[in-house]
Amino acid sequence: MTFTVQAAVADRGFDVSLSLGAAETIAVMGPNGAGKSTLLAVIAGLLHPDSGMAQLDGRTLFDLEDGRGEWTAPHHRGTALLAQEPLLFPHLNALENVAFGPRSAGASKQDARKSAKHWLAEVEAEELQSRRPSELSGGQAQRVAVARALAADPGLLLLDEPMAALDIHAAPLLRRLLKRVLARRRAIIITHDVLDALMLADRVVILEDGRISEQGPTRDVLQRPRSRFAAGLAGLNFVAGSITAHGLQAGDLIVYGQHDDLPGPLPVGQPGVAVFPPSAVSVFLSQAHGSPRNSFAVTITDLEPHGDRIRVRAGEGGQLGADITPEASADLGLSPGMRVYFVIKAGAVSIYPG
Ligand SMILES: Nc1ncnc2c1ncn2[C@@H]1O[C@H](COP(=O)(O)OP(=O)(O)OP(=O)(O)O)[C@@H](O)[C@H]1O
Repeated sequence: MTFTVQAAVADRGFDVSLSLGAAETIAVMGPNGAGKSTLLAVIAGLLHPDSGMAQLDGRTLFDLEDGRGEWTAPHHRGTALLAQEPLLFPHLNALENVAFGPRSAGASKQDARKSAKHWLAEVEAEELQSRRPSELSGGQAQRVAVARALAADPGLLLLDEPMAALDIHAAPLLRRLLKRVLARRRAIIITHDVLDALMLADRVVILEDGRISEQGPTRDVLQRPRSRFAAGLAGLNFVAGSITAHGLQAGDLIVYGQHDDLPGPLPVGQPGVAVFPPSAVSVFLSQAHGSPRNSFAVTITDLEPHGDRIRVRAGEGGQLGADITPEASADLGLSPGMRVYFVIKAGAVSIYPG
């Protein structure tokens, strides 16, 4: 009982292969334009890829290999798509909206209503059954939309940022609800929120430029990110380069760090990454001496509040960050455009193959 997809869409630079176990939920994350919605559209049958193949529990969703042109219509795929907006039928009440799927699939009116009541109860929305969508809050409508998606008994649930359109009070409730309903289901959830990945998914898949750049259990990816995007999610500084005997070389930059939790020596000359938290970076106005430390000359791009600290951003695109106290920032007289030194103890830098 698996789901597999391999699909390429040339004009979007999209080429992804993915598979999911029987009750597995994955979170798909990535920058804007990375191809997350494209992935869901291909699986749901809303977009025809140029090549590839997908199967869900033995059913072929599409097979475009070797001149075959098999294509299953969206409503026969056994997938259900939950979008950012609930997209309920405005002229039907909540119960009728949820009953619509089972009814279209051939259930009797009575059975479809019974099923709809069950799924409304499952999302704690029984009392909303007679309301029309215009009489529901955003969070309530999204709960009804979840019930509607579940009532179709999909083999694969596709969720496209389901919390994105909700206010900050409604989102936690829906997140808790999804945690319960996704526990025994197969689902793909697109999200920009690392909390969703941690709470709802068994695995996170990072998409960048139409390709999977890394994937794994969410905790592992956050602890040892191998892509700049995942490092950003984990709030870590990230330098990519090649491994040397003592650290990592990235252009002119040499980063010294720790790799003692890895078995055996690091593969010298191979691609690697250096990762360190902004809280481990100190800022100096002149070159610091003392070993073993990293000292990088950088230009400040931005200063911004970050909790009770100031996040000093520097380097190209502001990709390096240092968290220092407001007092230290004031004492140093920091401002954008200034040339300073970011200093990091080698013990705070993790280096591993990338
Ligand atoms: N309807 C479309 N026609 C042509 N190209 C498109 C269309 N929709 C998206 N694209 C392109 O396909 C690529 C992937 O876009 P997609 O919407 O899948 O990304 P995304 O990861 O969902 O982004 P976001 O987080 O902004 O929603 C982008 O280069 C985008 O410009």
